[in-house]
Amino acid sequence: MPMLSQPSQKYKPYTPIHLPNRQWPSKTFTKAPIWLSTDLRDGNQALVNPMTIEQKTAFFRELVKCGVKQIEVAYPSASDTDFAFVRGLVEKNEIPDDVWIQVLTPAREDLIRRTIDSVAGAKHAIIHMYNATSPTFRNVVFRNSKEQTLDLAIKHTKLVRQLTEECTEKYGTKFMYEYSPETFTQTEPEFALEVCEAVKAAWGKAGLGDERIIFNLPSTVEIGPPNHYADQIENFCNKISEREKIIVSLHPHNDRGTGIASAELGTLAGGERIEGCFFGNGERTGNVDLVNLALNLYTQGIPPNLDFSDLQTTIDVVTACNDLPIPARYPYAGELVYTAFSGSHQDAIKKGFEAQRLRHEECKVKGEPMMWDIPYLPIDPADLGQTYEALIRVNSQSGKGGIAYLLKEHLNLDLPRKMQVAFYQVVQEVSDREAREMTVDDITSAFKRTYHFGSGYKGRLSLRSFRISSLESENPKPKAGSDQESGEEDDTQRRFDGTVSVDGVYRVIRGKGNGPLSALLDALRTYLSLDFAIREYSEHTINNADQGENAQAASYVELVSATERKSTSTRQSWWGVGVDADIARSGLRAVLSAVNSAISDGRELPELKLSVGFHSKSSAQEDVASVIANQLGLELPRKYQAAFFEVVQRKALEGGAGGKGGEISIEGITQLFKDTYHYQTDDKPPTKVVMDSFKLDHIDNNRRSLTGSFTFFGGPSRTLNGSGNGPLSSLLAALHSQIAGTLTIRDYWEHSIGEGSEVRAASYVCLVYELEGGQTKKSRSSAWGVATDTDITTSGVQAVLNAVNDLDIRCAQS
Ligand SMILES: CC(=O)SCCNC(=O)CCNC(=O)[C@H](O)C(C)(C)COP(=O)(O)OP(=O)(O)OC[C@H]1O[C@@H](n2cnc3c(N)ncnc32)[C@H](O)[C@@H]1OP(=O)(O)O
Ligand SMILES: CC(C)C(=O)C(=O)O
Repeated sequence: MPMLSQPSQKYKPYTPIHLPNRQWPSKTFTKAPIWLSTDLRDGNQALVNPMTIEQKTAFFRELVKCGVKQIEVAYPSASDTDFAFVRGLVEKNEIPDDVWIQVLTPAREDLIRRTIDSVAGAKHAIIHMYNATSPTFRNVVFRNSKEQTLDLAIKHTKLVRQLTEECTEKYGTKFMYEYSPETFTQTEPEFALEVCEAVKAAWGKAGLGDERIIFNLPSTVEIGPPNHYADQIENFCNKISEREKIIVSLHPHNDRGTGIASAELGTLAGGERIEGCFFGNGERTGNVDLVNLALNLYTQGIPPNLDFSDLQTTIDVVTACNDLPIPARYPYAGELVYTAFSGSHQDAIKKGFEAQRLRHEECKVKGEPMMWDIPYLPIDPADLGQTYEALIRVNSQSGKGGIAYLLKEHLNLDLPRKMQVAFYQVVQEVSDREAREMTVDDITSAFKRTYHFGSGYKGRLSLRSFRISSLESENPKPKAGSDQESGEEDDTQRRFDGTVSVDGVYRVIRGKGNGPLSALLDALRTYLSLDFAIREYSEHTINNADQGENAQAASYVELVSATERKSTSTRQSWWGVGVDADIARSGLRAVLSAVNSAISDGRELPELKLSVGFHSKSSAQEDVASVIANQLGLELPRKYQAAFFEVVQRKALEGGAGGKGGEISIEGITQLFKDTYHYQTDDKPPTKVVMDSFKLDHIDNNRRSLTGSFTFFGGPSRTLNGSGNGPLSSLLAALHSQIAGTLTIRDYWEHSIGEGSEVRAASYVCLVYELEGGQTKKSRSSAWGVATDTDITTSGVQAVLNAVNDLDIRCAQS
């Protein structure tokens, strides 16, 4: 049958109440009502499978945990399960002293008797009796006149009084009495009042406080809008006698979907107590949801007297007991209610959090409350034990703001606006193409892939080691539009000396610029024909203190092709990101990250000519250093490179190291290095000073002491001790006890070789030896030493000893 064009031919509208001076519209909320959970009764009776005793027990405990003080636990005369459950609560002392259990009974003697039996021995119990009072129920269900309806209520109220008094006498149980004129909202208002007055008289002992009688005024079926319910409640409150001896209780159902509104307006109209269920279970469309009501109050700044700090556990318990899911859009508890997919919502939330953080910092200083004010989020999910994880989820409806928010949350990266736009296009392209949500994992992986960020996402170029040093100022102050944008502000020239891995081959490169970044760009231009300029640079610190880590710097760089740098119409640019505890390194990483994006087209880069190690006409210091880096993994400091280059040049001239015609092969260079610096030459150990073992002790925070077993020029082994502010100065102090003259460290450098459990330390030392020559002048010589070891102290100590063995040292007594 289709819907009617004239529904008035079938359905009656509600009859408005004449209440000309209604007060409730101008009232406001000031405090929480008394909450009565009827999950275990009205909720339970509506389930396909009513709860088992175990389920009811778990639910009861959860209600108690959340702070509910009045709990309708059963309709004990309905089933043995319900009766046994109530007895179990009483006998097993499950009911806290400040909690009242409530039980429902119809107005029937046998059922009232059984109901009261069920609670005998409880400390506090509310007997709740009901009978329907509306015309339809009188005429159709009970076939009763008004008088008979009154009689039914009066007679059984008197019985409840008699039986509860006997029970109190016998078991000490303290009772309250609740009466419900069922179908109150469909009952003539004057008749509902008449019944309640009669019940109050029959009860005969309504008093104050816990002696008050509860009149529960249900919208058994929600038949009108919430303002009508509020009118009915206010009318009842105005007219009932001895108002102070009554608790007016509301019991809204949700047939029109306005149960919450009915409860709230009914409260403004005089209701002091609300009966409902968690998440709105109950007959048909359910009872009013107490969680929703309580949290509505909470977001008005009113303590709800219920605690949902662990809302997820509450959801889990309730759904497991009811076997009913909570819809994804359900207020406060739905899976999606703290999630924004759409770009403008995400953008507003992100900005809201940023602004709130600053506002809260100010409030903290001023000692003012830190008020919540985030667009689209009426409540802080954290208050309910929820994380911010699901706040922003990304699909094709999302914008840059949401993606940036997720990167901030999950990678601690606060992308500059233009980079947000650039990365948004990457994400948008995938989510549009695949027509699906992009998870946090999808987004962070795409980010790492795009910007070659983090281990496992290396690009074609990666930074191994580097040194930034200052040069004398060659240029006047930088002009507007120069590398000032990149944070390289002063006019001191910087030099970059470093080793980068280029398509898996180590390259030693160097360059100069106004700062570290332009020096690196200069090196890339010189050695790899990569000619880029910085268009935008920004950085921020990442404070990881809460994760027990030191602060790090994040740098962002936008590169353009150097030839297009000044062009305002430059279209193509590449963004890069770098993070490191060292700000210079994070900037350098960002530059390489952007370069990696630029060369991801697979373009060829000038190769290192490894076919020949050294050619006197064409090889430079960096080529020889690159050979050592690739063959031995050693990234020599620049002065060491220069020293070894001289050795190589000399050997080439002499035709040594297997070289001929001014050329030395890669193998020849490698062997020459090993022989020159006693590196990995176990068959030719040094002979001047040998240390068999050593140990290092801490004297105090600043000083160390080294004790070792040494032999000098093949003599007997002797134990020496020296102290200094580190292992190397301690070693020198120990050596000074045996040798004439003074050893000082002029240069020290270290880096790691390999990764993970294979990692080793490489140390480089330039040692200076000064010797007074009696009549003659003071002599001064220097030597480099290198060593590697799994232990960084051992590699440093060994590097010093290797350098010592290259010097013409004299023993003190000779
Ligand atoms: C709005 C509400 O939620 S009210 C609570 C509803 N909850 C329940 O009904 C769950 C528990 N109920 C039950 O287990 C059963 O209905 C019982 C044990 C109470 C009664 O069972 P039965 O005796 O088999 O009766 P039945 O279930 O058919 O109930 C209807 C009878 O109760 C009468 N009745 C209905 N409500 C009431 C009441 N509040 N007071 C007295 N009698 C009532 C009806 O008029 C009808 O009487 P009739 O048999 O003389 O025509
Ligand atoms: C027993 C009463 C209060 C009831 O559940 C209702 O009217 O919905």
